[in-house]
Amino acid sequence: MRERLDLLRLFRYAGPAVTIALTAMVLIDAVVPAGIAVAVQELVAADGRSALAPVLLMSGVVLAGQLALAFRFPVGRLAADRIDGAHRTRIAALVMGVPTVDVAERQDVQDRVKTTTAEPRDWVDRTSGDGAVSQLELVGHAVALASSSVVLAWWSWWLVPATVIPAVCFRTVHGRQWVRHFRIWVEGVLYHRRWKYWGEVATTPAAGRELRVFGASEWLLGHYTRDMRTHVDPVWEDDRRVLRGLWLALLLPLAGCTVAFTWVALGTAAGQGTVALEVAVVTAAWSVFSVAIRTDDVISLEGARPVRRAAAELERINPAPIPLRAHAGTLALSPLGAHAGTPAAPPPLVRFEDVRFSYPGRQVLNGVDLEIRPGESLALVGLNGAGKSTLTKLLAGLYRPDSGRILADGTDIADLPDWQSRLSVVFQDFLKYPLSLRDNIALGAADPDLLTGVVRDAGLAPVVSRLPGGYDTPLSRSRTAGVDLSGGQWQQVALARALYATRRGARILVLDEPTAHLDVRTEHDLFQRLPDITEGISVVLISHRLSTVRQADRIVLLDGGRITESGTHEELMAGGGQYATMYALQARRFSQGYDDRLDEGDLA
Ligand SMILES: Nc1ncnc2c1ncn2[C@@H]1O[C@H](COP(=O)(O)OP(=O)(O)OP(=O)(O)O)[C@@H](O)[C@H]1O
Repeated sequence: MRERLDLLRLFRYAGPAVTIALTAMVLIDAVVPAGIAVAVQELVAADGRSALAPVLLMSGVVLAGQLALAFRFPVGRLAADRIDGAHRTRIAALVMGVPTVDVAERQDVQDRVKTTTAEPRDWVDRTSGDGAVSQLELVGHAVALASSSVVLAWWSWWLVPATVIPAVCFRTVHGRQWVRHFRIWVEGVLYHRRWKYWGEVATTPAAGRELRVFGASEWLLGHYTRDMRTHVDPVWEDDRRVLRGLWLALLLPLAGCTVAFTWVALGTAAGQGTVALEVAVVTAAWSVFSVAIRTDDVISLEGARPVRRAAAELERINPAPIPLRAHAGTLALSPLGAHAGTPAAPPPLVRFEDVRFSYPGRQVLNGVDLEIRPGESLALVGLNGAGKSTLTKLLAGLYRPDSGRILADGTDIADLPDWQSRLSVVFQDFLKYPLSLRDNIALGAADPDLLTGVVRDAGLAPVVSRLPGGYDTPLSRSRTAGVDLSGGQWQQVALARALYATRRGARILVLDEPTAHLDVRTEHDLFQRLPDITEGISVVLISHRLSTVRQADRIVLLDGGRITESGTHEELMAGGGQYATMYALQARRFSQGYDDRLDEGDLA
């Protein structure tokens, strides 16, 4: 019952007008059979006198029924689409609303997101919207039974149980047959997907070349038929069982109707009621029968069940999703969305205190103590896999430490709800949105002055001047008039995006290998400009190219999960530790024309 109410509650996303219109159509459709019974009775009772009123009544009922039928599908589709749109937005808000990424990375969470937001692929798949509309139709069926029962009761109250109980029993039995059939189909869905796959391979030209050259057609057809039979044999067997069972089950409502019709016919002959009433009762009994055999909603409700269950489980992962408000019958972000600018404040003093962190089965940070001082540029260096990116993800609040604390001006960043808006990051694997350049940088409403400034600072101005649509050019070949950028140009876009966030209030800028795709000249120019374009904010720079980090105010080396060296370039070189060894080795390799990145083996 809770699941059914949950489905009806989804109509809050369909908007009041659509919900009222659909409910009205479902109810009109439900009472039409009873209306026809009454109109037929009036017509027969007119018996040669003026039949204008009964004819008008009959016409009205039939017309209303036909109109409801004609509009029910498109309005039902509109309601289902709105509910699905809002449902998917809510799921995105639930997952996005978790400040750390470890939850979204979980396989079970990903599986549930897929289940609950997928488009239907097979006849067994339904969406939340389909389920909600079917549940409303089920309510309509109950109203149809109730209104026809009223007409039956005009003859005698016991006609109601005599016809309705067998009809409801039939519906229950037949509905269960469908659910069983549905489950048998779903159990074999893996084989269904496989034989679909083999079918596609058999008919695509590219695969066809290989299949012919390797003489593998029979091998493929063997797989195709074996997987198909594995799936469909039990389904077909159950089809036969459903058909056999259907005949037996149909006996129930047929028996009910036969008893009722005979009783009414005998009663009328004996003068218990009029012929007009007899016709009305027979019509109402027919309506009960026709409601009983409509079991398509059972499949819709069964198909929507996994979708709703996955959604309910996702609701539990995040009690505080991004706030959404109802908008034009669906959901939208609350005003300004998640990336509203924050007033500029001085950069905080950040302290890592004995921070430890592991991924499942792998300890990465093992007691990190580190300070990021307000306004300083701090370079974080270390070998591949040392944990540099992980450290910055902890700084960004994307993971929480297993133990230890990260403090900003003395407060644990876990207790600062706006912490992420105070940070800006160029991730190593930054995203390339298939959107306009403007959207790629501003990720929302763009301030033109800020945009021009960060494009200049990121060295992107020459690229923009060559783009056919300027800032509005879509950065994807798959979009109309879209272009793609080189790896280096994309990296400049990512840098511009991060700089844009700093101009809107972020006070710590994390640059994780921000120049890995840039040519040496562009990289050199960028690092020359870096102190100016990041003035007044703290910068954490990760780079394997040690020549680029030597200008940093301070350099720290991460090794074995701890900070093992800290100081200026000159201090670390004078100390003769691992940094000095790495620097010397890189300088030598660079002078010999090699790639100057170092792997663990280079220091062995
Ligand atoms: N999401 C993850 N799940 C499991 N292990 C991970 C994950 N991300 C990183 N790791 C592992 O954690 C270790 C540290 O990775 P991290 O990316 O922080 O190192 P890094 O110092 O930034 O390396 P690089 O210099 O190559 O970018 C690596 O062994 C990596 O394989």
